Amino acid sequence: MFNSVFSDLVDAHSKDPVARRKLADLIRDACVNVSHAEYEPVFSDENVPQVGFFYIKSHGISEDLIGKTVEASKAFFALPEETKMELDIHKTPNFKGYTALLGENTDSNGLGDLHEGFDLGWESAVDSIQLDTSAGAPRDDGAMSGENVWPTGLPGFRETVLDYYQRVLQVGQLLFPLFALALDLPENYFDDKTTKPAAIMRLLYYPPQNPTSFKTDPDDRQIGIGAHTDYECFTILWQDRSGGLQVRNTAGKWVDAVPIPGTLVVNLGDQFARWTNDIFKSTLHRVINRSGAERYSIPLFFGTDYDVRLEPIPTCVTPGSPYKYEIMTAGEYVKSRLEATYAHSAPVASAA
Ligand SMILES: O=C(O)CCC(=O)C(=O)O
Ligand SMILES: [Fe+2]
Repeated sequence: MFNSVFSDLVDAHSKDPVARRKLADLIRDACVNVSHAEYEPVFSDENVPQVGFFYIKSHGISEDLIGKTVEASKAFFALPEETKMELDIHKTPNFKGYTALLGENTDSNGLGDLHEGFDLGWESAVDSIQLDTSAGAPRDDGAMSGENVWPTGLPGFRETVLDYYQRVLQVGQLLFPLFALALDLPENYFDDKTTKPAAIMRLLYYPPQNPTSFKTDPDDRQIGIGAHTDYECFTILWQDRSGGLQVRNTAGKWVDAVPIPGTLVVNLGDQFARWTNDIFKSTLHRVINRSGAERYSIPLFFGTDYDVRLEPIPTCVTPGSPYKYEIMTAGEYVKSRLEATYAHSAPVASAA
C-alpha cells in the first residue's frame, strides 16, 4: 500500500508528554520510514512507500474561514488581467503579489506553469493592527524584506486572507516542536529559530488543463505546476476537491495525493533537508489539473527566520555521513530559489 499518516493534532495540545511523543513518532514515520502499523492507505494505487508527505486533521481552522478564504481567492483571480497585473510580482520587493499564467517555471525543464498565483508574507492580522499601532510596521527580513501588496476594490479580501494566514501559522507553530521530537531533539529546538515567522502563503488558481494535452504534451512539460521540491522547512497545503497533486514515490513513479475533506497536507521542504542532512528529505511533487474544472489551492511555506543560518543539526552529521550543503541564511536560500523560479518571466533589465 502507498500509505501515509493521518496525524491528529488534538494531541499536539496535550499536557501529556507521552501523547505528544506518540504523535511525533507518527510524524517521524511519515518523514523517515513508513512501516508503522497505524497507517491507512491514502495516496492512490501504489505499493511503494513514500516519505515526506502526510495529512493532518483536527487542525483547528474552521471550514467557514477556509470557505471565505477560497471565495476571496476566486474573487481575486476573477479580476481583469490588467488589474491583477498592477500587483505584478516582478514589480514588488521580494516576490509579493500576482503571478500571471506561465509566469513561473517551477521545473527548469518545463515550459511554464499553468497556474496563476498571489503571494504574501508575514503581516499581522488586520484586527491586531488596529489594536497595536506598532504591529503594522515594516519588518526587517534581511534578504527577503518587502511588504505585502493588496488589491483595491475587493472589500474584506485582506482581512480574510490574513486571518487564514495567521491561523495556518499557528498550526505551523504546533508542528515545529513535533518535528523536533521526531528528530529526537528537545521540543523547543526550533523555538529560537522561529521567532519571526518566515512564511510565504500563496493563493493558487489552476485553469482546467486541456485533456488533449495527454497527446500534445506527452512528457508533461506544461502542467499546473512542474515537478519541484518546496524551499522552506515544511508546507501546509489546503487543496480543493479537484485532485491533481502528485507525489513522486521512492520507485520514481507519480502517485496522486488525493484530496481528503477536513484535512490539510503537510510536506517536507528543502530547508529541513539541509537542517537534517537529508534525514528528512524533501519530496518531489507537481500538479496536473485534468479534472476539467478550475482548481484552487493554498500552500503556506513555513521556514525558520530569514536571518537564521541553515546549519546541520549536530546529531544529523557523522563521519560516515558528512554535511552535504553550502551554509547560508534561510533568507538567502529562499531568495535564490525564488529568483530561479521567476527568472524566465522577469523583465529584461534596460540598458539605459
Ligand atoms: O497546488 C498544489 O496543490 C501544490 C502547490 C505547490 O506545490 C507549490 O506551490 O509549491
Ligand atoms: Fe510545492
